[in-house]
Amino acid sequence: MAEVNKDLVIDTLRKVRGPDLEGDLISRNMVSDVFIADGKVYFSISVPSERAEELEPMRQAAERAVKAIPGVKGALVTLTADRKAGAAAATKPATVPPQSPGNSHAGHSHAGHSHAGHSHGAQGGRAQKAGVPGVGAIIAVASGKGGVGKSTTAVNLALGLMANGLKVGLLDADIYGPSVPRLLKISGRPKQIDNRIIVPMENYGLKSMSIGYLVDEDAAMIWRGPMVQSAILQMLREVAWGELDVLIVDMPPGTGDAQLTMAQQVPLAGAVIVSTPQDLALIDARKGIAMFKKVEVPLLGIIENMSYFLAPDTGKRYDIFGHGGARAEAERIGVPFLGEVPLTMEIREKSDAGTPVVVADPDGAAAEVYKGIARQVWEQLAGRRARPAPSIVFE
Ligand SMILES: Nc1ncnc2c1ncn2[C@@H]1O[C@H](COP(=O)(O)OP(=O)(O)OP(=O)(O)O)[C@@H](O)[C@H]1O
Repeated sequence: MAEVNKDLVIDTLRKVRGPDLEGDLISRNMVSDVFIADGKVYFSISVPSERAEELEPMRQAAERAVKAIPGVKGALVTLTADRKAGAAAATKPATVPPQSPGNSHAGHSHAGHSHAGHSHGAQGGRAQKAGVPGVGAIIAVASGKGGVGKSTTAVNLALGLMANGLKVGLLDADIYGPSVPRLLKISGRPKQIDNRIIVPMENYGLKSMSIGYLVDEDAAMIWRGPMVQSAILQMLREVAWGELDVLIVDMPPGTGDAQLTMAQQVPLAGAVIVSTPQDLALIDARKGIAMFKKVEVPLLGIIENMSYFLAPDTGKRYDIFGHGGARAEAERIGVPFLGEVPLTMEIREKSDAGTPVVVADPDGAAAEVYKGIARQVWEQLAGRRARPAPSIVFE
């Protein structure tokens, strides 16, 4: 089969119309450098940020056109904000005011009171937010929109915390598109105790719970608001988690009612927001941040995913996706920046094979990145606790 090359991709993109059907993506100079690795094509298209939603079909058209090139195994096309055109949007005040260092949320968060004694239930916390017996801190991993790599990040973060010596569990709260069974290569049904309490599934030493363990993936399930909530709360409370330092919750993508209710009903010690570097994703990330602020969940920080592209052959770094946006935005709005994860074939392929990179190649560069982020998360959490964190020695 013919080798895919950049020229072929560029020629194809000459056939994709630009906004307002004027010219094409190439003549209008909207396409970033094009990268090809293992037959997969990566590039971004810059658009005025205020037109992002409207131009989504153009992004899809470009992705489709490139995928149709013989020999192309996949394409990842993202929209990135054209800074000049998007200047008006970019200067809008942040939705979220800077977080003051003396933020006292930790005082009434679950983590603030429960770890040391492994308190059972809600004593000392807010009455309506019953905790999970034995679980020290519950941390939500969220994103303002789908497809930013939230689940991949949540799984590797959980394993990264484990690699740092903590007892960790993972709850897949994405009822509509559970990806944890696949990411952890777990199949089969969990056992139940007394027909009620579910024993979490375990792989790589990580206990996990997902709706995917309970229903068939292809079962056409139509979930409605109240069902989603009760399913999540059941997976949280009616599961024999045992003693855990941290339970990571892979939240559903977006900031709708389901997410809000979840944030209101579960005693979250903190939230981590996953964003891609594009300004557009950051606008979505800000919605996520605003949501947690609204329900007084402390923000542990932002992780920038697919931050830069690491060429598999040379190991050279390319900042094709407007890298650095998340760090700058985090600094601007006073939210800690937890780290950046590169876009690599290794992360994708290991995830897709159900062997997350932190366990597949524990001493590799990608695993180190996740372990470092895990330390940052733990430190942020410790910093917000009323009591000192248990003494975990990081390396
Ligand atoms: N750093 C990365 N490098 C390469 N591929 C990545 C990286 N992070 C995630 N991916 C890939 O991107 C795709 C989307 O990731 P994932 O399913 O984790 O996203 P998500 O935000 O949870 O998606 P959704 O919101 O749709 O559930 C997957 O194929 C995953 O392997």
